[in-house]
Amino acid sequence: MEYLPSKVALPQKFRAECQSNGAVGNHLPDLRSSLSPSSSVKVPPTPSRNGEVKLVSKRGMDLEGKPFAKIIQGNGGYVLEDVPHLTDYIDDLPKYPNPLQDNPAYSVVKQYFVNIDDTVAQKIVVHKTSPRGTHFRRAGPRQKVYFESDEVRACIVTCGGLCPGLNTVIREIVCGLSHMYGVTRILGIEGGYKGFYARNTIPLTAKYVNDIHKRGGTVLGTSRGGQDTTKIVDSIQDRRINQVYIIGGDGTQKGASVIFEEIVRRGLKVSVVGIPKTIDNDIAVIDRSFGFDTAVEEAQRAINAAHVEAESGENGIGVVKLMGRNSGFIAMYATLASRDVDCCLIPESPFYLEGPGGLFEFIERCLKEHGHMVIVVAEGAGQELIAETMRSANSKDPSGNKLLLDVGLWLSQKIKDHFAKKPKMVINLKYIDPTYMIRAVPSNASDNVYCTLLAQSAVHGAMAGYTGFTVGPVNGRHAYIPFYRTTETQRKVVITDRMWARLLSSTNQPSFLSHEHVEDEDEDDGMHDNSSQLADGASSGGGGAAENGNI
Ligand SMILES: Nc1ncnc2c1ncn2[C@@H]1O[C@H](COP(=O)(O)OP(=O)(O)OP(=O)(O)O)[C@@H](O)[C@H]1O
Ligand SMILES: O=P(O)(O)OC[C@H]1O[C@](O)(CO)[C@@H](O)[C@@H]1O
Ligand SMILES: [Mg+2]
Repeated sequence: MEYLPSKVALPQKFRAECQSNGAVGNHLPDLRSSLSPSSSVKVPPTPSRNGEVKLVSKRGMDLEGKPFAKIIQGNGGYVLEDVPHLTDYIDDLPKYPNPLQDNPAYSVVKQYFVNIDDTVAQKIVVHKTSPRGTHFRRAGPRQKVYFESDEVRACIVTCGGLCPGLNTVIREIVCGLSHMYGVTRILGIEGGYKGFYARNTIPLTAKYVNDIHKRGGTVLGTSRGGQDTTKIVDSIQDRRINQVYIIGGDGTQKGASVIFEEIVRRGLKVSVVGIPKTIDNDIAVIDRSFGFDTAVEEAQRAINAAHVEAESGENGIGVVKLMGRNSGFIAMYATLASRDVDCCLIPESPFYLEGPGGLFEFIERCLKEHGHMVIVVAEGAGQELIAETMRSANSKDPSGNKLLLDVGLWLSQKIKDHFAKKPKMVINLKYIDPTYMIRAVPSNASDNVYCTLLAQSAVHGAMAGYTGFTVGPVNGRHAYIPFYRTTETQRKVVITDRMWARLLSSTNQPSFLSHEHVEDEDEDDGMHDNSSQLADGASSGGGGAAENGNI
């Protein structure tokens, strides 16, 4: 570990923070002195006193580690994983009173401004001996802002696949900036990341965005691939943009993180804010992503149709394929919501077709008992099985995501082939593929409210000078989360958690895990006994109660 050089000045913000707590000396690095790709500094922890918060580690542009990790420890095992601030790398930035304090709509609200010390706990299920654990900075308006209204030049970009609510987020960023902060210069970047250097921009006003939340898709357009960081930051610099709102999934947040790093490297006063978007709900730490609720609701229509078809034919089988590349949340929640689904197959839970405990045996049992059945399959499920029987092209999309083999068609054919060998059991299989339909719809009421909170939290954070963060709810409270926390892992359904167990008991489907399997797993990972594995999110190592999307 490399310790702090003793003579480097502590950046202003931490100087103030630490001096007020009396916790550490003023010997932390000026970040601009540590912007070389490999530099990394750490402050050796000093013993904590009651109630004291201290900065224990801080890295500059350590590209191999966590860029800009700002870890602050308090007593009782309290850890704040803080987000970067413009003042971390720019000295003497002026700050201004938040214009909201003169706005009659807000000034009457008691405690409208967030206390500077408010943080949100990542884990809320605790024992009396548990350490207080990881916290994130609470989102919301601050008393002081680091931008004057007429100084702000904001831009918004949407990247990756579609998701219900994209237009609502765009609308609410524009309305939040203009109505709350009096910002008039907001640009829409067309067509995703490459739009920064390859496309025109759209001037966005509250009037322009007024009705867009009623439409699916994104008025800005979106794309995959084409992330040239140097060109993007050149374009940001040329256009004198100083707030960048980036709406997208895990890939997009990784892109946002490198844009942020490049901006710091150039010493620009530009806040970079990520707004997590993913229909798959695969972004770590946050409770759930916007549009997920809508997608689950929309999926019900396909499942209902499959059920009606299955019920009406002799030995009817309805197969519905839903989105979920690596994470089966949509399939899991759509199944739990519907009650008409007899079997749900997701990428996280390998299954097999033949033999005792296999899918075919279960289908036969269902048909004998009920005369029909519905199977929901997430698009990423069973990919290894398909690859065994089909030649895998191993192709990727322009962002580098692996293109999936069509599990819906494959599974339907396999079931048909199986029953073709059993002339006494004639089946009637209907395959429904609503994949794009569930993400192309406008967001529902609850997602619209959620999108509004996200957008407003993003705007407040940027105005307050925070940067390099993703905004999102953690245990129901909106928080600012450092980029590295949302990009280092992908959230997945944990099949040893309670939520999957709830699904298994709701559908009564086989777990496809043999007893030896579970025992083997236990042997492999002696850390977990059964009780801890069955706790919500306990074995996920990520987002506490919300890790399985338990919302
Ligand atoms: N590791 C990365 N570093 C920089 N940019 C990236 C990275 N991964 C993806 N991107 C860029 O982010 C954009 C969106 O990525 P991607 O297509 O993977 O979608 P996403 O944001 O993950 O959304 P979703 O998967 O939910 O549709 C693309 O322009 C892609 O080039
Ligand atoms: O939009 P594309 O490139 O067809 O990608 C589809 C993928 O995007 C997602 O909807 C994620 O956004 C996945 O569920 C799906 O596999
Ligand atoms: Mg993605």
